[in-house]
Amino acid sequence: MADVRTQLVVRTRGMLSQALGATRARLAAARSDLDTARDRLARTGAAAHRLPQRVGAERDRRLAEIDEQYAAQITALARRTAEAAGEEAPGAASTAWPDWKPTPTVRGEAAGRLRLGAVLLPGAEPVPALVPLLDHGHVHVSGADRTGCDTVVAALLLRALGRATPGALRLIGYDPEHLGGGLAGFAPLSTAGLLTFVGPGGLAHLLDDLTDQIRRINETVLAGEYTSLRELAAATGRRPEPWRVAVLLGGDEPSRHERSQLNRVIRTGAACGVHLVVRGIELPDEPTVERVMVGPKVTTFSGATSLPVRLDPPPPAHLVTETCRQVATEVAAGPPPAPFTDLLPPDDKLWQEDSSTALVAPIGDGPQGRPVLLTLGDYPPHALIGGPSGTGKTNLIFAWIGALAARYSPHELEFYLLDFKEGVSFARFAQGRRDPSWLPHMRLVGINVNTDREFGLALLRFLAEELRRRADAAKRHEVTKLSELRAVDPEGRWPRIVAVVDEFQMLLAGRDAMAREAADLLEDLARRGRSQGIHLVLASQDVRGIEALWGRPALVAQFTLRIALPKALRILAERNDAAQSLPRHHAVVNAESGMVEGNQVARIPSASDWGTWSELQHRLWRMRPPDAAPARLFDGDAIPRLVDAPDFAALRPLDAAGSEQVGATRAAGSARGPVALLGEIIDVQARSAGLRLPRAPGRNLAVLGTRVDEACAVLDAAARSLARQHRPGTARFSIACLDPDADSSARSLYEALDADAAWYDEETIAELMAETADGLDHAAALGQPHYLLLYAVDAATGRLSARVGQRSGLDHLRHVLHNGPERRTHVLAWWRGVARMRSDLGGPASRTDQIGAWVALDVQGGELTSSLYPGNGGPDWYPRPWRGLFFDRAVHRIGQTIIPYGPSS
Ligand SMILES: Nc1ncnc2c1ncn2[C@@H]1O[C@H](COP(=O)(O)OP(=O)(O)OP(=O)(O)O)[C@@H](O)[C@H]1O
Repeated sequence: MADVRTQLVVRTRGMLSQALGATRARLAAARSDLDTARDRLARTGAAAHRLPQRVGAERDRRLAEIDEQYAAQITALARRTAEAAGEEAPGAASTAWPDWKPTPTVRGEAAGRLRLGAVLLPGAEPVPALVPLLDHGHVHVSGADRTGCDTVVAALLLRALGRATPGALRLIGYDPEHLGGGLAGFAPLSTAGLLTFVGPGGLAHLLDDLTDQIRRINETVLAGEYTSLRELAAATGRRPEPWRVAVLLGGDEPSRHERSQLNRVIRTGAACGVHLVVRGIELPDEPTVERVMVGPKVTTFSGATSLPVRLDPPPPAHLVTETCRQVATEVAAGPPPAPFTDLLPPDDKLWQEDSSTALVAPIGDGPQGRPVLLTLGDYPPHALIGGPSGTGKTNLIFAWIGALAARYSPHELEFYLLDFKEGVSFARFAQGRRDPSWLPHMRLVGINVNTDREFGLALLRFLAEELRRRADAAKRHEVTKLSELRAVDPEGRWPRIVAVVDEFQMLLAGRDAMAREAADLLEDLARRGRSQGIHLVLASQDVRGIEALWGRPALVAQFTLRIALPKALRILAERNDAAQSLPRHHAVVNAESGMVEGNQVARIPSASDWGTWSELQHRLWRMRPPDAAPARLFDGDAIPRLVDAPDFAALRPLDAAGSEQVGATRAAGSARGPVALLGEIIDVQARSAGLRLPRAPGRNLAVLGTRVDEACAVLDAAARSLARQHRPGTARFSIACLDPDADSSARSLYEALDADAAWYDEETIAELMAETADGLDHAAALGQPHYLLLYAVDAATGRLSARVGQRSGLDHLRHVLHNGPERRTHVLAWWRGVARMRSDLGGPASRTDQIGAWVALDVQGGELTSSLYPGNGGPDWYPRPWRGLFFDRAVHRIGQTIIPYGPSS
């Protein structure tokens, strides 16, 4: 049992010992686990202790990174915004005041926004704070800080002014509380009408006016074609209407009417350039209203209320007044001229137009920037240009001629130009000494025509002849007008002719035969020229010119194209006063005989200054056809020279029978015999007046008057031209000079004629007369022509009265005058008065048949009566310097005005 027990105990003990061992092992393992766990705990604890520091550092790094990025982004954003602001508000719209100057918009450029200050962004450069005004909307300024508000208004207005070309911005001030004091700095603008003030109580009127302007601009300027002036300006490059900025500074609460007008302007004004800058009057919340709230420290804009704005300092007072003064001065000086090149076609289109049906060319641009065209054709056929002196008629003529000459070749168009007033500007169309170019279309230029109405008449006669030629050609081809003639005769040369006469009233001055003929010719040309391509352009600076025409309604009616320069009177129809309010360098063009409906206003480019014109002329001159000849230049102030006269150059020695076939035959009919050239005829061609000296009674010349130089010039030209028709030794020239003042001229002739000439004076003249008279009876006299050139012959009357034998010297003179011409002996004598001549011829009542021709200098027409001139009362002749009246009873019906040739050497 004990064994059992023992065994049991042993087993139990064993079991216990095993259990103990196991337990110990487990304990040890547990302890080891515990240590491991403790160890991990300790490590975990240590790690856990280190983690927050790392996370914090990481967070700080990330935050710093974000800050950096944010700052960089803000800086970049601010920079980009500033750049964009620079573009949005260029030049005067944003430049700081110390460097500020006006920078007006150019050709259709947008006015942009206007800077008032800077937006303050923490950590970044300030960004310009801009408000839109011109072409955008309206600005409402509020806040208790009156100085700040004044700064905003002044800055806005000055910047807006600086973005507008002078005159393109008008201010209307309504300042009932301070009576304009709020806009005092801008006062100089009022001198040019660019700033007007409306008194207290005038708000309704002001707003009514603005709404009227808006309606007018919508109806007539935008006319459904554009939605805003801004759009029109961008499309055309022109701004036909100024910006109108009404500055409303406080006042009573607006009435209902005022309120509704205000609302209308706010809604519709910006498209028409009508804007409001308002303080002290509430405005409705409209998208077009930008609000500027000026606070004591910061200012905010309605566009970005959360961003504070620091206002710029106010513009310096002197900058405001000086700018306004300058703008006013420029406006008073008038708009800048438009470039002449605007009127010209592109280079590859020069001379490309066809004039068959009409001549069409621009003369300037209209209010919308479109060209205003002038047409000359069947309708309208002729033009009247009017404007007081200095308003630009000459310039307009240059511009028109330039625009036409650039489009039509000389084959299509010819000009004839006559300027009755003094001045040489048209001379440049002809070849000059300084400038060899000429306008290839120009056929005739008459300058300084002044009192030489004969030249105007000659032009009209020439045109009448051309009209006849064209009408005949049309008849031959069985057509009626130029366009048809050109179609059936394509090879013919039928250019349209434009004849321009400046100060044309001079042509019609006086009530004499010349004025009557001029008016008749004008009327005929005006009536029939229309269909034959002959167009008249008449210009006049004063009403008298027009009134000269007014007496002839049929004539005036043909001039359906009217061009009125500023302040022109009576060019347009009676009730059409559009020219009275024209700005400088503008013209009313009206193709409806001046009726209001036909008015078109054009801005005329500057075309008359030498540089501008000569560039075009040189270009066209280089393009001229190879056979082009320069225009004939008639200068009323110039003295022609015999050696330059084509008729003189054409003279040749005569054959034995005394006939020759030279151009001068044209000048004096077809009679045979030598011709004495006396001077230049006032005519379209530079022809000479010639006196034929055939063997026929009366073929003598008397030069009458006291002017020594002119008398000498006539005798000199006569003798030199006669000498050219005789070979040396075949004609005699006896020169007797009895006036010491004529001596040098007579001697120079004597020397030029060399061996053919003999010299006589007071002592020897009686001898000359006696010898010549006696010689007439000898057969030898028949063979050789003998010309007696007697200078101041009346000075020898005393000597010649003395009898030598049967006869006195005067008897001999009369005998020579009577019988000489048939024996080739001609007297060309200068008497210093008609009475003196008559006395030498035999007394006051003596006949003058032996004086077949005369040149009157300073002798009144009334003295040239009885047998000297047909009819009663003598010719219409009023003496004038360096002009003579030539009458040859063998060929003339009326006297012919001549210009003596100047000294030959
Ligand atoms: N459209 C223009 N643009 C710029 N300048 C102009 C223009 N028209 C005229 N002028 C200038 O004005 C001045 C007077 O012009 P212009 O000689 O053409 O006048 P006018 O009417 O012919 O005068 P007058 O009859 O006294 O000769 C000139 O100096 C001319 O250059």
